[in-house]
Amino acid sequence: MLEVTGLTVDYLTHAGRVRAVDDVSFAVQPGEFTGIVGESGCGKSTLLFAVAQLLSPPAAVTAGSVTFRGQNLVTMGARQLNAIRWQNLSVVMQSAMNALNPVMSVGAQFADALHAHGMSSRKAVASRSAEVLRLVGIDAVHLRSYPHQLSGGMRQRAMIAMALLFTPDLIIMDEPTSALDVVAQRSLMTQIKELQREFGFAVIFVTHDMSLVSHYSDRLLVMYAGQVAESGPTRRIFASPLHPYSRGLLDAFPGIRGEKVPLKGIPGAPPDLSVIPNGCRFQPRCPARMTECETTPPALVDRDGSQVRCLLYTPVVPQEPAPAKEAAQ
Ligand SMILES: Nc1ncnc2c1ncn2[C@@H]1O[C@H](COP(=O)(O)OP(=O)(O)OP(=O)(O)O)[C@@H](O)[C@H]1O
Repeated sequence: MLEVTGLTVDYLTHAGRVRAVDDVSFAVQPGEFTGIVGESGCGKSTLLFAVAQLLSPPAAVTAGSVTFRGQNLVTMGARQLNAIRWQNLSVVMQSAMNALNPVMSVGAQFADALHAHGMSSRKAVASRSAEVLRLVGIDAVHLRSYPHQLSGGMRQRAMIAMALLFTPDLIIMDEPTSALDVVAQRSLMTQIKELQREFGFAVIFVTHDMSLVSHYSDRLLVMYAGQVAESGPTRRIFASPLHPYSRGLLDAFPGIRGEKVPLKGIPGAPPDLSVIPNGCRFQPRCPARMTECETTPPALVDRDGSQVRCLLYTPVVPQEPAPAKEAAQ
């Protein structure tokens, strides 16, 4: 349903070009839940905005394509994009407080979206608005509420309800639970999963917390410094992560279930993307670093249906023997 190929996004700043998303490719099947994980600054939000075509200057897609149901969104005009947004593809932002209009009631915002896509009957608008709000467990009386009158969890649910207005094929979510406490986080995740089962939409879910997506996502994309470090089925990555960065992320977050284990952080911080290290981008922090990691940037290689960018898995190219020096005459 969605195929992202070689997607590259640059921020064009006074200090130069910052490549926040570098040659990223992945596909999402209908009804699939894909998690995108990585530390802050790895390019997750930029990637989502590029997929939804919501980037604004100084960010720009400089290469690649985003094919959604056979059409390339990167080259699509604004009118066509507006027709697809909400109806076929909707986005839930990190903070509903910022995404919702603070001076409009929830119902008025739902009505705006429904009107924009051709629903003109007041009765139909009111009934659909109440229906989606109830789907996320909020009483329809709150259509009259303003965003500040709702709790953080309710606002996020209202955003999800709005994303469901047209029952789209794909919902893109950028850390929708990050402002919530762990109990509210878990209940929202369970609700998203139940709605997904009921309506069959696909989800792309960005988070820095790997344990959050462990029980909900089918596939994972682990990002580091703007690139895909590893991608594959979530179960496999949790059971046997290939990339030392994926292993580091798993050890850095407590599991929702299972025994208590001491948490280990990943030493250091992701690189400033305007000054990328030589060789492997993760090597300054990597516990498995080899000498060649300092000079050779690893390619993304296929491995048993997964992909990994690490020299541990890159086939060694046999070196041509150096020509024997001719004996000095
Ligand atoms: N407005 C900007 N101007 C220049 N560079 C930017 C700008 N916004 C982001 N970047 C660059 O893009 C990189 C990726 O940012 P992005 O917000 O996509 O990361 P993220 O993984 O989503 O982080 P977070 O989890 O904190 O939202 C940043 O590290 C920074 O180098």
